[in-house]
Amino acid sequence: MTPNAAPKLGTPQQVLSLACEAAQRLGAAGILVIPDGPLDWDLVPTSCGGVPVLAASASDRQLDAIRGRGIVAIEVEPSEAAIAERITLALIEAVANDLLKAGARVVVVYSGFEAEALDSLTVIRLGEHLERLTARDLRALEEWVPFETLKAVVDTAVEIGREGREGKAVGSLIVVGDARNVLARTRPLGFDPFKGYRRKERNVRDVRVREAIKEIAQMDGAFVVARDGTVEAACRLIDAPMAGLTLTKGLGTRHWAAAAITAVTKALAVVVSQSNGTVRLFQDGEVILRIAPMRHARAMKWQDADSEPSPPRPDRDNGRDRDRDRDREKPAAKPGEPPRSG
Ligand SMILES: Nc1ncnc2c1ncn2[C@@H]1O[C@H](COP(=O)(O)OP(=O)(O)OP(=O)(O)O)[C@@H](O)[C@H]1O
Repeated sequence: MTPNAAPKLGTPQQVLSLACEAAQRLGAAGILVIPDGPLDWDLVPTSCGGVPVLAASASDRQLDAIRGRGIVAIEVEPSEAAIAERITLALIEAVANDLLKAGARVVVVYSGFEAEALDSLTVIRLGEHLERLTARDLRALEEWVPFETLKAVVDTAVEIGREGREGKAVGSLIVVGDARNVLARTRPLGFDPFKGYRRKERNVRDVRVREAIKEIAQMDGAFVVARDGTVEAACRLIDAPMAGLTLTKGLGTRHWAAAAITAVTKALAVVVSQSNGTVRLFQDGEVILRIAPMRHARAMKWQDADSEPSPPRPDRDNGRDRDRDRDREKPAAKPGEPPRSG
């Protein structure tokens, strides 16, 4: 008898061939493979009828194997989170790196039931999961702060907002760029945990430094980060004038300090709200991007800041899609109205 050439039911090849078929029928923008454990990447095609295959892993060895096979690799942080969250985080990473576009349809193949087995397949439309998520927003600010530095800072902020520390919500303020002028408008609040380290030992592009920032975020004050990513100082009190600034009602002194320092310097400021984990990016005294925590998957969706009070400026808009009807915040405080504290 001729042996059956079709892959055995339940094998990775079979799920992958179903994914290929589904991706082509649905006009998907990609197939994302997320195995829970090692996989023989020779079994995975690099594309299916023109639909590219992407693979996410936290393991350096797996990532090398993925790249060696010619598959697009997505590097994710190691995580014990449920699969839904891990898929979301991998998709966020893919979109942030311009590998997939918000709104695209993606077929995801993953280990749903058994670790080390590719046994599940799902179709996700990114628009539903990850609206407003785009690296374009950060790239548009490259002139102010290099993309890699800003992305490292924003990612750290998003993680602080999502994870908190030891079960407690944590807020944070990170001022990035124009460090000399920023430092001149701040003073120490006490002990600076970064003092005494060499420059290359305190760069936000280094994952260990980002972990340290998450720990130190529990202390009062702001981080000051240079354009190249060096943490120049931590636990600084910002002393910049607030007169003439306008902010959404409900934002407290941390947010006002961010608005103030960006109004008088060429820095950007990234604020994590301790109250709800929302991350806001400030430029020129205004909120230009808001990243709200996604309730269910506990991942982030990036949103436009147009619900904040200031109208967009054409030079800033830079291709960002605006969706004026979603997620409006409360009306703005009047110019000069004192910030609430707490
Ligand atoms: N001028 C400032 N410079 C640096 N850090 C500041 C400044 N003002 C406030 N902060 C930081 O913000 C913290 C909390 O302030 P507050 O609760 O008023 O902020 P908020 O804007 O309401 O933000 P959250 O949503 O996190 O509560 C302070 O404990 C301090 O660490």
